[in-house]
Amino acid sequence: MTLTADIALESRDVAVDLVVETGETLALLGPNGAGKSTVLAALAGLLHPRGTVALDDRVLSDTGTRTWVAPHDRGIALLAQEARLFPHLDAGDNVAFGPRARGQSRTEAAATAARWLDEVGMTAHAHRRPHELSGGQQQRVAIARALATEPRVLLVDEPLSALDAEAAPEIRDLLRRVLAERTTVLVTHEVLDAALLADRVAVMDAGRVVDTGETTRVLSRPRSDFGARFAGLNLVRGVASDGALLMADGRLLHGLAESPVADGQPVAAVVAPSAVSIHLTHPHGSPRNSLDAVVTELEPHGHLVRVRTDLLSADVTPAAVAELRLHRGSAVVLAVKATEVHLHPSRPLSLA
Ligand SMILES: Nc1ncnc2c1ncn2[C@@H]1O[C@H](COP(=O)(O)OP(=O)(O)OP(=O)(O)O)[C@@H](O)[C@H]1O
Repeated sequence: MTLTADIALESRDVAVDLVVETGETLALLGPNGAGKSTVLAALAGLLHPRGTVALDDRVLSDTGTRTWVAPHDRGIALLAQEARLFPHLDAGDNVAFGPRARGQSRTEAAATAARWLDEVGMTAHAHRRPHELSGGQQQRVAIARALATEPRVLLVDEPLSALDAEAAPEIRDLLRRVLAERTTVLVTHEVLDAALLADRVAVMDAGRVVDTGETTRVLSRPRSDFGARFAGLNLVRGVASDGALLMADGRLLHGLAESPVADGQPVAAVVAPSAVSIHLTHPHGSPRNSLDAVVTELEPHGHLVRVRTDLLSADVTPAAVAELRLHRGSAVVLAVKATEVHLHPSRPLSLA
């Protein structure tokens, strides 16, 4: 299902034009008040925007033709920050609720719920009520509940923000699996969520999309001020190989895996530019990654210079830039400790 929206809400000064292709995850990033949640609410039919929203050729809302499909008939599920489970129902009945409401028999709905609880690793807790579950467990049930209705589009609003630091990586990993083939719009403040979960990113600021494109491009070469402040991270994609990341061109980046990744699985490495140093020759006898690269851009970054290369960006002092005589096209060696390289399971490369 391809989701298209060309909508405006004058009262909130929000106007966007978005396309989310079938099976793709689009992350909406931006500061507080940028309009991200407003866009989700408009897509879900909780607000009445001017303009059109359509799923393939099915028009969900169009102020021109006065078309309006009610939220529950849109085939769109909204997963909120808080799990918002029905407090009086156990996990299984929470998940079975949607399928029941869509006409499945009690037995069918129970089977659907069991399948989804298994998918999110909650089978053992099927008979617990929400207050007997941790925040992360509640969020798992909420994911199962949203997916059990077989939505054509999933809208996800800051899914990890209410979770503690320990639960967040597990839920991020679960989301990565369940979003893999789904048409999804994901609202997040977290660069890591965008890096690991989204195929494309739209950066919003003051109610408008100010940059949009493939995730790696937006995060590594942001075209908006907010994107530049927000990103500030290097993102490298590849596949796992013996605990390292193997890039398409054969270069290896050693790092620390946040969770075990099997060889051949897609991984993304996240590296802060402050952790990368620049040399003219390969340093000897150091336990660092050292990688050949070519300087593509030099730009001021606070008191430092952000040196962009064809691989990673590095923040170095102006004195170092002068000493190394760096310029566009310089051949350099990037050094970064493996402990500064964080490897995460990621989206398949074909979607990257
Ligand atoms: N219920 C509301 N009624 C009227 N205006 C609202 C309402 N909620 C948000 N707004 C306004 O709409 C604009 C967009 O807000 P929105 O909540 O969509 O931003 P956001 O990007 O989701 O921010 P956050 O990251 O803080 O959730 C802001 O100017 C905000 O003040």
